[in-house]
Amino acid sequence: MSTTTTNDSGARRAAPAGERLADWADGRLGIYSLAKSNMRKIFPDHWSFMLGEVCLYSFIIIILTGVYLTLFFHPSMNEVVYNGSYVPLQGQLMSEAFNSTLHISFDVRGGLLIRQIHHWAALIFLAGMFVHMMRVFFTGAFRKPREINWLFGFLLFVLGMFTGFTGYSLPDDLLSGTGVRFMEGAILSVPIVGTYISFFLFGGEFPGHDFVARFYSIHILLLPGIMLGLMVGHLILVFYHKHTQFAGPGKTNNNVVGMPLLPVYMAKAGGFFFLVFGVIAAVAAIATINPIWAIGPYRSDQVSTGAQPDWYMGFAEGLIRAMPGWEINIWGHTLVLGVFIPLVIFPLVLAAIAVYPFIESWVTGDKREHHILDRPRNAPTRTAFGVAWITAYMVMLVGGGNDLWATHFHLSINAVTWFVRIAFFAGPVVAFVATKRICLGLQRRDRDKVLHGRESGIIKRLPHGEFIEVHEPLSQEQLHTLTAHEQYVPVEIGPLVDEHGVERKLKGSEKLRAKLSSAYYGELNQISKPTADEYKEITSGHGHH
Ligand code: HEM
Ligand code: HEM
Repeated sequence: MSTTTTNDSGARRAAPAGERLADWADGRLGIYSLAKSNMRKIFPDHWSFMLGEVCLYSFIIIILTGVYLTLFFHPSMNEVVYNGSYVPLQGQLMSEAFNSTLHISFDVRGGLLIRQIHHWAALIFLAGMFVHMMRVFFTGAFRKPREINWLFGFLLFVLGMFTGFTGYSLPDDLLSGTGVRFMEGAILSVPIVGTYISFFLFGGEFPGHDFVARFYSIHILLLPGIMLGLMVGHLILVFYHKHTQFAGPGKTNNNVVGMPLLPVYMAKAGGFFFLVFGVIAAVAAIATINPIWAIGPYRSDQVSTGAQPDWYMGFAEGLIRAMPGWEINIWGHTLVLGVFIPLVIFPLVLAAIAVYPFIESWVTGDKREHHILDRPRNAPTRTAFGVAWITAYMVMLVGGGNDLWATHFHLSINAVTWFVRIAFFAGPVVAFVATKRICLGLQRRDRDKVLHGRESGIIKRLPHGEFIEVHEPLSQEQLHTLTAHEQYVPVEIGPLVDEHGVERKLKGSEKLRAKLSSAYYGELNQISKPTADEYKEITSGHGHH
């Protein structure tokens, strides 16, 4: 025994330093078995799966640049006189927060670039999340078992919006101060508790002396901390559930076809990180964002024209701008409905997309696991709902910039506002109907392609004079992809009499479910896909169509 031990440790000593270090870590952390079970994990490939990575990398860039900014930013509202190197503002009174952001922009080495990277990365982070969320939505990747991960993701999106808002409020410039004022107005519109919340948040009358310091802790600690936790959970769940894949030959609900995490995806991911960083840095180096020196310090008696929030908050701004300025008086208290109603609609619109997975699984009665993604056209009602939601969101984004639309396109601001009011209700309905029709049309085209082949555009003249277009048959792979989707049967109302033959009282929810289910999968709501028999009959009979 003792000889073996000596030999073993002798051999170990001769091993390369890296291996010895890995052995040391394995003895304490069990990294070998961990790596063995995870590093060869298979990851399917599709360009849209990079969107989650864009979110991850832009978040890392935000943290790296954010930490640099904390070294120079002073989260204080104490008034100081500016005497930095930006001449037009010299001698002006401003808060330390604004002063230090000017200092970062003009006097700290690389400061302006880092500030711009931080801001651009935030914009791209939220855009990345939006598009990633849509990819997950339109392909049905949120279905069982991924509903919790959908909610984790949704929370990340909402928290990201508020982290961005608290971030761009920090410099205390005239634009961001106007945004904070907007938020104060929204809080004040809440009946009974609004005033208390506002006083609590701002430490008294707006703007007070506290909000920058408070927003600062929320911005750099509280929200990013929660987001980091959620993100780790999100990625662990992606790993645990394994990634979904698009239908294709050999791909089933029980396997994952793709490349291993190590070395293929690690190498790709590493490269992609630098690509994302490079693109954001290039944009930040070229395009000015938030030039606070041109906007000036915040003063509560001033507002600049053309004031716009960052894009992800534009939707909330639009809701307020489009709403008529209604006010009512109850028992001597004014209720500002013009602000309060948008404040209520804002979370409702967001919640509609958050709870959608649960509504869909209730309507379809489908409780099975899904690891194969849907092509959006094969789920017309879901796709139509998604497009309707995006339409409402985009209409309100236009509403948030009604002044800019009016000035840029020489329109009347009232006309733009009225357009937004009408389009908020009509737009989603039109989008829903049109999308559904387009999806069904595409399903019909798929059916046609399977049965009759692809139109080649080649016209042939037959010996007896007839002209025909040659249809090329599809490959087996294409045939598989176009026919792999499942077709559901709508959920029906159960028996109308109970086990004793007595007429049963139908529940409203049962009726609603049957109605919705037939709207999803009933006649005229999906095109029946070709059966193997139909295919054989058509393809065996004649050579052309
Ligand atoms: C900080 C933000 C986020 C990060 C870093 C992130 C990261 C990722 C990554 C890397 C993947 C795997 C690759 C891919 O499918 O793209 C993924 C998948 C997923 N994400 Fe996100 N995500 C974020 C936000 C969101 C949001 C806003 C949602 C939806 C509301 C969401 C829902 C999902 C779901 C359901 C999956 C599993 C998809 C599948 O397996 O096909 N994520 N996420
Ligand atoms: C999802 C996370 C985050 C988002 C979306 C975000 C977004 C922003 C935005 C849009 C600004 C305004 C930048 C400007 O034009 O001046 C800002 C400022 C700032 N952020 Fe962040 N940030 C995030 C996380 C962080 C973290 C983790 C830190 C620190 C560790 C940080 C530190 C700062 C500081 C110090 C400022 C003020 C300086 C300045 O305005 O230039 N941020 N943030």
